Amino acid sequence: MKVSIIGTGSFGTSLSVVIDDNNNDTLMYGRNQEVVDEINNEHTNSQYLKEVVLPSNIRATTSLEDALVHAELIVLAVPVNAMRPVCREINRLNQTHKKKLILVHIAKGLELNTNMFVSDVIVEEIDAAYIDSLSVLSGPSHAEEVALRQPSTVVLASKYPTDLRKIQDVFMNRYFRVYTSDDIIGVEIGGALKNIIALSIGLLHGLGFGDNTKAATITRGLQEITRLGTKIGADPLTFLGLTGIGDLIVTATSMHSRNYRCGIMLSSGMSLEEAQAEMGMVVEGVNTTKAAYALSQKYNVEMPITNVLYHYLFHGISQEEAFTKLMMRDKTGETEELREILNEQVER
Ligand SMILES: NC(=O)c1ccc[n+]([C@@H]2O[C@H](COP(=O)([O-])OP(=O)(O)OC[C@H]3O[C@@H](n4cnc5c(N)ncnc54)[C@H](O)[C@@H]3O)[C@@H](O)[C@H]2O)c1
Ligand SMILES: O=P(O)(O)OC[C@H](O)CO
Repeated sequence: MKVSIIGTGSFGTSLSVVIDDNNNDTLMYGRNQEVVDEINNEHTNSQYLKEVVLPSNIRATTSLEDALVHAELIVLAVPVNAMRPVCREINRLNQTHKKKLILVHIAKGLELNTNMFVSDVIVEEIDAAYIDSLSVLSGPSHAEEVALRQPSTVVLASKYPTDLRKIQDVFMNRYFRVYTSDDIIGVEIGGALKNIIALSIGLLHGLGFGDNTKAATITRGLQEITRLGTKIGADPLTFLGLTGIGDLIVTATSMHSRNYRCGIMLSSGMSLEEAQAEMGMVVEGVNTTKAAYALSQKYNVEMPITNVLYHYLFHGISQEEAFTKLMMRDKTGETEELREILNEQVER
């Protein structure tokens, strides 16, 4: 297949290796001329993936129109905050070309201010008449390891009933196993909200807290992600899978994770702005904490960790207040709140 990857950052570049290994004709679009030239001439992308040599037939361009014209399938590999402007521009260019688009996005977060899922942002920006299919690819998959062909497993979930098998073949191979799902809400919520928990655990790690506290945060974090997701209409089983607990483990326990590392930087006294600037790559957990906090209020779902991180990051509550809020909140059964939400779903 002819595939265009929109975005020459960490994950877009790592997926170019997978897609090229599967004998697809791979073109990357990036807005930075130096990065594009480096991919074309040196077959590296040293700003985002050090030590990785890319297959020499992967090409890159700074022309979004060339990428659109080339594509039978488009992989949208930009951060959440860039998804709307990029899709708007694709849609504008497509008024001339009138292509029916097969779209796969890989962004993990919620849009700031609108609190929307990425797939909904895409649908708002690209004319429905031009969308043939729209899927999300998500799961435990650090770009650094995918690019080195380390065995990884992900999930491809589609918004519309579509021929997922055809898209699966573009990505799947002996080191990149792709499962399918029709629960796009669950897959997007899991991918977005695990960043909040990873950021929290980075903070805890940096502040010197131990394994008990981290295990509690992962487990109770999954519980609150599942509560919000189920309330919004996700299948609760999705959170037991790769895009739920799987991605939570990989992000909340790894120095590859920008969210985890951002938490560590904050614990050393850096401001949010300083930590994000130092990272030089996207830290989706910051905006997603704001958006998820707003959703928890809207849907009246208890999300204590998200709530505390939100107040810690944006309203300067102290560590002591944070722990009091978490440890001394109203007494409840371990799964009581989730059960109530599940019962509501059954009654509907
Ligand atoms: N890095 C990973 O391991 C990984 C894995 C799975 C999913 N993701 C998700 O993928 C998304 C992208 O992450 P990443 O790691 O590739 O980010 P990154 O920071 O490494 O790269 C982002 C890229 O997007 C480009 N970009 C930003 N705004 C743009 C715009 N308006 N137009 C064109 N290009 C633009 C940047 O120039 C850069 O090349 C995030 O939502 C992230 O959560 C990342
Ligand atoms: O580096 P992070 O924290 O954005 O996480 C990367 C991926 O989402 C892991 O699956």
